[in-house]
Amino acid sequence: MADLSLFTTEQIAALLAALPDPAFIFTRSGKYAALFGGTDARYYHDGSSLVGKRIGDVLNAEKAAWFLAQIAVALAKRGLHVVEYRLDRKDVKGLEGDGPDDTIWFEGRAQALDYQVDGEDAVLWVASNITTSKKLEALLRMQSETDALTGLANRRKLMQALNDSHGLHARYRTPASVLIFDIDNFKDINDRYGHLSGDKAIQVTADVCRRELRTTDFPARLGGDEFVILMPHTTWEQAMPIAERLRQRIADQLRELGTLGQGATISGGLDQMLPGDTSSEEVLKRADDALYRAKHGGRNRIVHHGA
Ligand SMILES: Nc1nc2c(ncn2[C@@H]2O[C@H](COP(=O)(O)OP(=O)(O)OP(=O)(O)O)[C@@H](O)[C@H]2O)c(=O)[nH]1
Repeated sequence: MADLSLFTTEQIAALLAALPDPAFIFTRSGKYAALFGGTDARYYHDGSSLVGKRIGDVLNAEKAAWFLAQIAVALAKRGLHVVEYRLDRKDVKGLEGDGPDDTIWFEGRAQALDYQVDGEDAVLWVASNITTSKKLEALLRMQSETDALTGLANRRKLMQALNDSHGLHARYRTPASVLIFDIDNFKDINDRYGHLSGDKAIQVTADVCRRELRTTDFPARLGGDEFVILMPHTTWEQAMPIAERLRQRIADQLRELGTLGQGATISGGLDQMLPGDTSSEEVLKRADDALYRAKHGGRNRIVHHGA
């Protein structure tokens, strides 16, 4: 604890005013009782006009209610309550209209005060702008879940989605089907037409998946020329015509590409999650077994595991 006798009252006021992050005093009922600091103009607008207003005057009902709830939590804890939140244009009254997407992320550190302000319980709320690190975090997350060549989900993201689907299936018996497919004789395509043509074939295949599937379906590139489509809320009987359509459209597009001679086809294996499955790996394994049979049955076909 600082020796306050070293400072005059004016100096203490100047110190508070110099704090780079804004420090609000919020009362329990949501009044901006005071504001100290916020001098770092890279991150903060001048908030002095807020003092005396209520949170509900400044923010829309939903966000204001959230703030009031957090203030109540900090007061109940009688200590520090740390939260992350975002403020969008739509959250701020008077800014609801069109405009640049200037979402700002904050870390709020709310500390209950052990005395009343303006006749009410109150908290000190230090708001730190964490937008840069939030954006970086989102970018890194996106990159760690995305296949660079196709922009589809990668194996890691697929496994998460499969696990989520398996959880829903295990609990509610929600059906889900899995198609695994790869491009037939892809090694020959690479050898004959070059690796870049091979890459293009993979990209075109991914484009067809994006175009042809429902938004709730989940296409992913497992690696190499192998793709997996997770179809939530879909039995294998419902998934089969979708898989067949995909097989035909991909073959059409790879032929139209014109750089692969006669073009190329795909083979796929299909199955749905079953009540006895203890993990999402099991349906993937069954679909992979069916793919193996599709290859050995002559390629350019979709095989259901139970067939
Ligand atoms: N162009 C390109 N080729 C890749 C990529 N990843 C893997 N490959 C190649 O894709 C080929 C995959 O071949 P396989 O799946 O083993 O077999 P296939 O020739 O497709 O034969 P079948 O699957 O039995 O029809 C290998 O030659 C890999 O080197 C990639 O990102 N781009």
